[in-house]
Amino acid sequence: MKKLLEYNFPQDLKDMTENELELLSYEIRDFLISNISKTGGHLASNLGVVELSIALHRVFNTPEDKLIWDVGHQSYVHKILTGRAGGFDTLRKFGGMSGFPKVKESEYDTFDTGHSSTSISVAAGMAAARDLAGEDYKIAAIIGDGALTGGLAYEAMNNVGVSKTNLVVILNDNGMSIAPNTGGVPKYLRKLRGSRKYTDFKKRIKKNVSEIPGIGKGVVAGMQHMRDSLKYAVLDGILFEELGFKYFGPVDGHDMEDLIETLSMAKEVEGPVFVHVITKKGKGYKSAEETPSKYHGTGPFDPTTGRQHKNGGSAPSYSEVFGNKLTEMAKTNKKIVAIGAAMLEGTGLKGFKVKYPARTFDVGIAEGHAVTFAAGMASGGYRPVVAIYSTFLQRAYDQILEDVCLQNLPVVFAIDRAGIVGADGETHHGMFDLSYLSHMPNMTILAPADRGELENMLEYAMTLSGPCAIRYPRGEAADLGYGQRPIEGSLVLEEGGDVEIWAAGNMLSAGFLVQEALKKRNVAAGLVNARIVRPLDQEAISASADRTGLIVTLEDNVITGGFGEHLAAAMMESPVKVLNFGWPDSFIEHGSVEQLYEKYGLDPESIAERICEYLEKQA
Ligand SMILES: Cc1ncc(C[n+]2csc(CCOP(=O)(O)OP(=O)(O)O)c2C)c(N)n1
Ligand SMILES: CC(=O)[C@@H](O)[C@H](O)COP(=O)(O)O
Ligand SMILES: [Mg+2]
Repeated sequence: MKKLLEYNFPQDLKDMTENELELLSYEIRDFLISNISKTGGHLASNLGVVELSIALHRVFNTPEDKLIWDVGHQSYVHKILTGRAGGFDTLRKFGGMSGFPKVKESEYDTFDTGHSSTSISVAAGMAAARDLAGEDYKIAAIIGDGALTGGLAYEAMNNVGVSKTNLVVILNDNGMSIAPNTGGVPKYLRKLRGSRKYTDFKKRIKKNVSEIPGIGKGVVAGMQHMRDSLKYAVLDGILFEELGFKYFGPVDGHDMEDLIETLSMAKEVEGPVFVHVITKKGKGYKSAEETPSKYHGTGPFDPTTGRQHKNGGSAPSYSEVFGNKLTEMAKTNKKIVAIGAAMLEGTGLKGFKVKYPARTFDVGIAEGHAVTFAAGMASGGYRPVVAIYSTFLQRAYDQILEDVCLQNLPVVFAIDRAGIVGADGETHHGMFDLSYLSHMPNMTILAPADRGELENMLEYAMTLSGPCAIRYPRGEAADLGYGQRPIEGSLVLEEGGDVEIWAAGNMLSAGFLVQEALKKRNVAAGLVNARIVRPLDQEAISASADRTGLIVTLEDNVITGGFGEHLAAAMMESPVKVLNFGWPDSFIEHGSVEQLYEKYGLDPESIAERICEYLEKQA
């Protein structure tokens, strides 16, 4: 058997026997475990789609035929099968291979993904483009059962189901989102999974046609006819059929023969097809099979024991600080409820759910719904706290504006992963929230500089009668000792003579270092913890301007529309100069947070340098 790097994928898949494909699946699993144990990455989802990815590349003629991976965290096997096995030692590293599909990385990656539930819409659009151009290549969207809890998928099916377009939707149903899937659709899928009758029936047909070599169109048509005439005897009113798709399944996603046969059939059917594939998340690696959530996204681990290496020190993460504080507050404030969108663990709400299951609402991958649901609960007299990653909250822009802010409802937004997140890269950096929230009337925006401040801000948010967003970064919470003070405007830590640095949230830690570096260069630099990003603390900003004539802003957000730009606009009529430091107006690639700060000149030394250059020019 050849080594993975020696194959000419995907072409070599076409001639391999089923036995060889089977062996290949073992080799791929070994490769994934060995590599991801070193680099970290999305292990469990990829282990689950090994056979499915092989079968897809065997049956479809990529890159002419198009595969669209929903979310894209499960595209590692696809990467291996499209000539990128050699890139795995750089997976998710600065300058290395992305953990998601990237058009610029390979002609086999047809669309950049990272946010959930987009694949059917993308596939529908591609199919419309293909049809209009009079072409006839195949298009398949591969969507997980978690991603299928997202509303966009239904908007797409509603649209596609009535069309006659040729399009294959493949549901990779492993019963899991990051955590076990919740809601009515997953419950319905469980019911379909439970019905083995169809599969058994299909096995019988297969036996009858087993003498016929290959899967010719006539056979497909015959099988389709049998499928059509018997489907309702198997299950009444299959949702996807009612929406206008031809439903095939459930199919065992680890049975190569079954998969290849079903996909070959589905590919030839006229009109939209829905193939329901059952897989096991973490398949083939005991630890990941037993605890798939733990290996959904993992850091480096010991492949023999499965033990994950400890990442960082012993300080709690911001998510943990948030979750613990909210749980504590909920004890006395019975109106507090927690709302999450399939990310209870990531946002630190797991403990809250254990303590207050009836007051915890996990709505699935449905950020827009989560926000309007919160608006409804606030209208009903509750104090909803919606915890969502900054990048995913982008989905709910209109709901925040129209359903929450317009009515000035007291919804608290706990915005996790705000700022640069590192290895997940451009689809996941939370660098836009200050910009998309700052222009919303009635919204208060808070940015804690450390763990104590996050706790105080949560208390403070509950005293407000309108919406409030608290944004904090991924990872360990700093402990700067600023949590002891009540939240009343900004906090001047030291007045400056030449310049005052206004730092928002986590950038305060960098602010200290910039201040120190400036002082070493004989620049009298002051430092202010901005704390409340919106509304701006006008009085304190004016005082700062009067003292120095130069204000420097630091934020872990894109400069455009962010804290600094708003501050500069507010001081437009004053002679003060304002220098803004934040992310440039572009998408930021993946890499460690430190590497990215350095590359974009946001490390303390570079910032100090640029301030000195500016002061020299003014002198
Ligand atoms: C809009 C959006 N919200 C949340 C996420 C975070 N997220 C990434 S993968 C995932 C679970 C997806 O489950 P599923 O589609 O079933 O794939 P599986 O991991 O089970 O293979 C979630 C919630 C996301 N990527 N996009
Ligand atoms: C694929 C995806 O969107 C999530 O799995 C994400 O990678 C989680 O990120 P955290 O590790 O920051 O929770
Ligand atoms: Mg799933």
